[in-house]
Amino acid sequence: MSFKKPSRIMSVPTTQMDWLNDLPAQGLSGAQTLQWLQLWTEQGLLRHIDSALAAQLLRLDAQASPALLVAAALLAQMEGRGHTCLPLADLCAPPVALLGWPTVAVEGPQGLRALWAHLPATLPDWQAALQRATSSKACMRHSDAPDQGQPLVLGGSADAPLLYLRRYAGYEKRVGQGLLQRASEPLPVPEAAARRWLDRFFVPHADAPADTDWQKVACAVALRARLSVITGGPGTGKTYTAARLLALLLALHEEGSPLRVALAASTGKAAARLKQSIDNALTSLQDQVPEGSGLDLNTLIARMGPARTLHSLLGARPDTRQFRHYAANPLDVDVLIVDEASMVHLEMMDALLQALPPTARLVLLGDKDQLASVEAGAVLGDLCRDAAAGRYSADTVQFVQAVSGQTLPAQYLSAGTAPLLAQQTVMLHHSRRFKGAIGQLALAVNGGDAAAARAAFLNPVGAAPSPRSGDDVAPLLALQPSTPQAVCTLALGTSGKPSYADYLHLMQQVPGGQDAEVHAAWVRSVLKTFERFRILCAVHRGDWGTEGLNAAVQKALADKGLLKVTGEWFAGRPVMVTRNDAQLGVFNGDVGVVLPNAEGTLKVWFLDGEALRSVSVMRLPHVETAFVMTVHKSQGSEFEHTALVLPPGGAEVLSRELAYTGISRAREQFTLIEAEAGLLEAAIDRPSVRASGLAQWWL
Ligand SMILES: Nc1ncnc2c1ncn2[C@@H]1O[C@H](COP(=O)(O)OP(=O)(O)OP(=O)(O)O)[C@@H](O)[C@H]1O
Repeated sequence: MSFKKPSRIMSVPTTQMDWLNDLPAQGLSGAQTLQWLQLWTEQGLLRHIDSALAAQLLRLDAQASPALLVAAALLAQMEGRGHTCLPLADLCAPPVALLGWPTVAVEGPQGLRALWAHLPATLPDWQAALQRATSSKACMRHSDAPDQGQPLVLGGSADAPLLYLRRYAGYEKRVGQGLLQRASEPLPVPEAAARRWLDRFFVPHADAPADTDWQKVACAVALRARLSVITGGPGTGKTYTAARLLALLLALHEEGSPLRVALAASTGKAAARLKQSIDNALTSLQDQVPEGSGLDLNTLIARMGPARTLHSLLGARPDTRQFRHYAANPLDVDVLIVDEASMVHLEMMDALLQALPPTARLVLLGDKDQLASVEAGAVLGDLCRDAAAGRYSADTVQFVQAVSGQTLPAQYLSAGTAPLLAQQTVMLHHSRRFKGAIGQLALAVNGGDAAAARAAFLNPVGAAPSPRSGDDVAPLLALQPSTPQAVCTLALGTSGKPSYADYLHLMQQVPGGQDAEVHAAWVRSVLKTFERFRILCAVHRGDWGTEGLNAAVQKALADKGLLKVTGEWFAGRPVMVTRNDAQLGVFNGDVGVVLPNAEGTLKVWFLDGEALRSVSVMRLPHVETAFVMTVHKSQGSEFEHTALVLPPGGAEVLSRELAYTGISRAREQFTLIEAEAGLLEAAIDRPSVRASGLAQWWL
């Protein structure tokens, strides 16, 4: 969850709020409440759309209560921070922690506590205050009442009431019902045949953990319903498992029409990685297919086509939230695999479920502990609430045993009720790629153990020699307290670690002549070298944000003679696309590098796996420089060396998920740059929880 720092705290002349000293016995009026909210907006504590929602309610109902207006403004504010609803229980006391406002805005005469003195103090009082609004029907309705266009919806349960913006109440209801339906309708499974194929596809070997083979379990449970979720940290084999699941589905597919499979992910980079991993896994799996079985995985690979971004798969159109594919024009698929599902927000999941034919299987892959998307909702997190605990029913245990031969350990069985979605969710526990010091650090951060995380920097396990230089290069390095200059030094290259100097040196070696293949090979190697290193940060603005750091790094590289900065477009400028353009085939988050084509004209080049494409710089108005990018935008990518920058005073933008996601982007080396001592600990101490009522659909 990202917290926006108030842009400014103005001291407001007390005369503007004179009526505060002079309140009648019955307390605040709606108009006075609105004035208070608008004051906070002027102070930069609320957004204009937050207080505008309260103003709209007051126009719809002149009797709207202060409680309703305040709840509405805070709900709008929380939606901007990634929450899909506002639990009324959070309003029983001034929501200081929730808002993260400075003390002056909380304690002052016009502050949060002063306003709260006029608001209900208990949950029943809040419920009663909002019930009155549902009776007048102008501003709010109950979630089970007909939608007459009211801006607010009161949902949740009697014990845990939740307030929604109308749009999010709609998304959540459709997504909750859609997922539940897909997970709960049982599909027939030819158990003996499935078991035979699974035994072929998962051959026990030395590297395998001795206990339950969760990958095999994941394939088994995915067979029995049209929804399955496979979660796990980096390198736990989510894609490896998904490839085997596809092979299994193909093996069990009845004769007739071919199995239609689509692959998608939230970003272009993640989509390209998914396709490459699935192709590689299926190609090597073909060796395990017995001769004469008729199972042809190579044809499956050929027919699958490229993996797409979700926007591209659904058919994004400019200037509208509507996609080309929806219920009346569904996708042409039998199986859809979505990778990096932690980045799928609620609105996108709604669009996806609308566009997916009811008969199709949906397989979600992702790391539940990574940052959720900037947009509201954390669907994978909601789906995976029980993933670590398992909470499997006796039926699931029996089914898994019959189909995969695996025994689910007792600690993963449900003692009481077994939530439906938990039966279709499997967490992979054993990472094959993410071991050593970086794995140890990520595990400590994810587990909330700040002392162990700091200790990982001091005594990193498995310090490995640099693959390039052969020198000992510490896999972990922490620089604190640090400066933006240290970020520039890192970009220029230090002690054998990958840096931006590498691709810029390569860039100088432009091949002579106009041989297209030679030129393409050069572009590929420059792009691949650029992809070995990345600097990630938490915010956009300021010296420690993408804006300040990109400018500083660019200047440092230019001062060293590695870049010739000539206007906006110059060779070597890395750019990130900030707006989807389906016609050009570029999507928000795609990263490319500006390089000349064989004729010397500057183009932006993108690499998807081995596939190279170029776009004229003139056709890409919506890009930003990408030496430094936010952790959010880096999801779905990995770099040999990743540097994570934590900004000063950044407590409200830092979170455990941000640190974990940043660290888990690093393959071999990770550098932490803290503007102040203790920022890593501050981040670890702030696990982010997104308010959502989605899980209530399947509990
Ligand atoms: N059961 C297994 N036996 C052998 N190798 C495996 C097994 N599971 C995974 N691997 C290997 O481990 C590596 C990581 O697997 P994979 O890429 O599927 O993980 P992932 O969870 O999808 O990773 P990411 O977090 O990057 O998406 C791959 O090289 C894969 O081939």
